[in-house]
Amino acid sequence: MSSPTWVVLDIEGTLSSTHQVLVVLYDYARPRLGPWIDGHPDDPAVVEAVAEIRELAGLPGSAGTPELVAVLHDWMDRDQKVGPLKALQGLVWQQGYRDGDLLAELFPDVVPALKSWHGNGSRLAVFSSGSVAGQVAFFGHTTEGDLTGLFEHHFDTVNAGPKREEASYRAIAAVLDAPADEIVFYSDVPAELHAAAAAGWGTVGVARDGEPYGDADFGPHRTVRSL
Ligand SMILES: CSCCC(=O)C(=O)COP(=O)(O)O
Ligand SMILES: [Mg+2]
Repeated sequence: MSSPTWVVLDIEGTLSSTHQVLVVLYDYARPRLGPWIDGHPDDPAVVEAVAEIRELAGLPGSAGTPELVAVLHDWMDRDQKVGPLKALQGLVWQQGYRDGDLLAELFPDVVPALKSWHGNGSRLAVFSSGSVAGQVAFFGHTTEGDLTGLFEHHFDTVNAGPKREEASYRAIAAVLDAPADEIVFYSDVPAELHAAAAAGWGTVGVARDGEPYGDADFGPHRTVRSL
């Protein structure tokens, strides 16, 4: 089989462990979200996120930072990948990577695979629920160095759309300016692969030992246990 033109990759469960995201990164963000909101009242990204939290949670305009943070923590506890949460987490993580508090860990097979694909002429992009700012900071500060040069595009639920909707994959294909059958998506979540396949993309399920979807039913999707 010849290499696809584009390889598009999910992060959590595919390139990096669920523990790395839901424990390491979430625990880092949890106590810092409130101070971040209070410390950046004029940042348009924060203003927008706060307005969205109020709207989505039905909070009154009088609700202060503690109420906003309670909503954010509840979303995190239930792993709801909600836009304003991902935006604020991304800003906190960006600072954490910049300050040297955080260092991203990838599964051991990931960097060799990325470099091999890249070296063979495939073009790489990321599609994750994590915000683009968070993604770029993550790949810029890994235990194996700055990997940002490997990726030509980063997509999230803001610039592409929800990961379980076909329209998001059509939107990404339009930006990549590539026919659907020249794009392959790697993810640990079958519902995301179903949406990509509905858009005509090639799909690969990544069923890693010890990960939440390690024993999932990937149905028609080609499945691997590592990259
Ligand atoms: C710094 S990237 C963090 C990734 C993240 O926040 C996340 O929710 C991962 O979701 P994915 O869509 O990659 O499974
Ligand atoms: Mg995932």
